[in-house]
Amino acid sequence: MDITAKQIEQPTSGSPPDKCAWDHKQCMTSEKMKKPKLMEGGNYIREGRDSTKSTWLLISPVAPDEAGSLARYLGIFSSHGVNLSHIESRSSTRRPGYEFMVECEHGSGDFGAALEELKKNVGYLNIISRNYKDNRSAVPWFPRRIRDLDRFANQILSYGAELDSDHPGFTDPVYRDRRKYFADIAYNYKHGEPLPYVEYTKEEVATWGVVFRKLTELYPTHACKEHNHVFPLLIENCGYRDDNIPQLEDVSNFLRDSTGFTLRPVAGLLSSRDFLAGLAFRVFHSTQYIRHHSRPLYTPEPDVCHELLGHAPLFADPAFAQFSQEIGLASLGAPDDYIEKLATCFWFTVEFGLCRQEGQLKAYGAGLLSSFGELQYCLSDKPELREFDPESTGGTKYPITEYQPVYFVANSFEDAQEKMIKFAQTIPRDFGVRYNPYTQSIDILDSARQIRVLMREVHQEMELLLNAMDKL
Ligand SMILES: C[C@H](O)[C@H](O)[C@H]1CNc2nc(N)[nH]c(=O)c2N1
Ligand SMILES: N[C@@H](Cc1ccccc1)C(=O)O
Ligand SMILES: [Fe+2]
Repeated sequence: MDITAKQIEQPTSGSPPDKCAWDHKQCMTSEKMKKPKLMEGGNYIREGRDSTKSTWLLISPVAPDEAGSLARYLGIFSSHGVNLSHIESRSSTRRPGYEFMVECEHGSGDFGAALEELKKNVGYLNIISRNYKDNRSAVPWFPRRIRDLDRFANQILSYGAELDSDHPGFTDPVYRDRRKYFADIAYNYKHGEPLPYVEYTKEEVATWGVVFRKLTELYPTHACKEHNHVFPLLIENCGYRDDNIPQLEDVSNFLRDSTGFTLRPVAGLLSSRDFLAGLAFRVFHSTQYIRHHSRPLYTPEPDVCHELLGHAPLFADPAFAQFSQEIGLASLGAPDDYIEKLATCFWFTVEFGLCRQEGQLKAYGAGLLSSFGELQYCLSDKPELREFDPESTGGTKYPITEYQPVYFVANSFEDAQEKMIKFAQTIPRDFGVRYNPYTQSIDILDSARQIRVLMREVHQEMELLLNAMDKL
């Protein structure tokens, strides 16, 4: 009998809204939280507060044909006063028979006792919960299905409907109102819906126009070749023009056709853990509001210019899309210190990376490709340049609301990707994960049966390749 008990839990579960729900190392005072400036290790955003207040249990019975096993498990929860908010049965991929997923309401009844009793009665148990900080055998919570992203898309820190006091739009009531409108769109969005179409105001389009014209002047000389390759396609297909802010829906559809990436609206900065988890599903969380018109050439938070001009082009590149998804998959269930390193590496590559191409320095980081000011600055002689290396890069501190004092240079785009993927493979986790595009869900691989099925699939793909090869 193989009983696996892993705990994947949300850190913030059950804590009252005003109580600091960070673990100690990351704990910021409310004062610091208002001004997330220089952060350690890159985790400048708190994890979702009430994204999943509950704990998920994956359960298989001991014997495949055991009748009434679900009813028996439910009896155990009820006898210990544990409330269940969701019950699901599926055919198991691990063993013949069924598998159940139940979601327990946090703080109800004697969960520990229910668990102990359950363990004695099951063939397989995986506890997906957020209490991993109190439990050393615990695995941090992660979304298993694409619609689980609905649970944390709105868990944003610091900015959002509320703006920071040193934000350029802080004292502008019209801008604040508008931000509230965009935050509401993101809060109400559910997976599968079309991305809401937005009528941008004249002033917003004008801001976009300034950003667009300035940046497109620099791209030919400053941007990496992958960005320059995709950009004309966005002009042709998605309405990228100086007098039009492209709609997320159009860009999302274009990306879906190119690499399977899609966009989801988000009200502001997500926690690193949540943001990275989205990438595992090839989902990119995108803001939809635009920066304040008073500072078009640099803004302290991501906005639609950053997402659409900086990020979107590269997500249309198949190799980059794959790379991004790998980072996302590596992050699922990873311990906090690894999430920090991964997020910091992400920061110095995807967000602010420089690379060498044909002997010249080019920008490929989205935060550079969306800021005229920083795009010029990063290739000037002012900043310090270091060689990109995940181990050392991953431990470097950085400011998020001003130009970067240090950039990391990758020998090539591919080199950065390879190094990152190697680093990602060092992250400890006692199961494999794989994204299943048919079910749009993460398979937790921890049984011989699943591996056998996968091997058969790979085998079939080989046949297909050989067959195609014969026809060449
Ligand atoms: C993973 C890493 O922390 C990264 O900088 C993330 C953080 N959260 C984010 N959240 C949003 N909405 N957009 C982003 O680009 C990012 N970047
Ligand atoms: N500074 C970027 C936006 C950004 C902020 C924070 C993180 C990443 C990007 C810009 O002006 O476009
Ligand atoms: Fe970004």
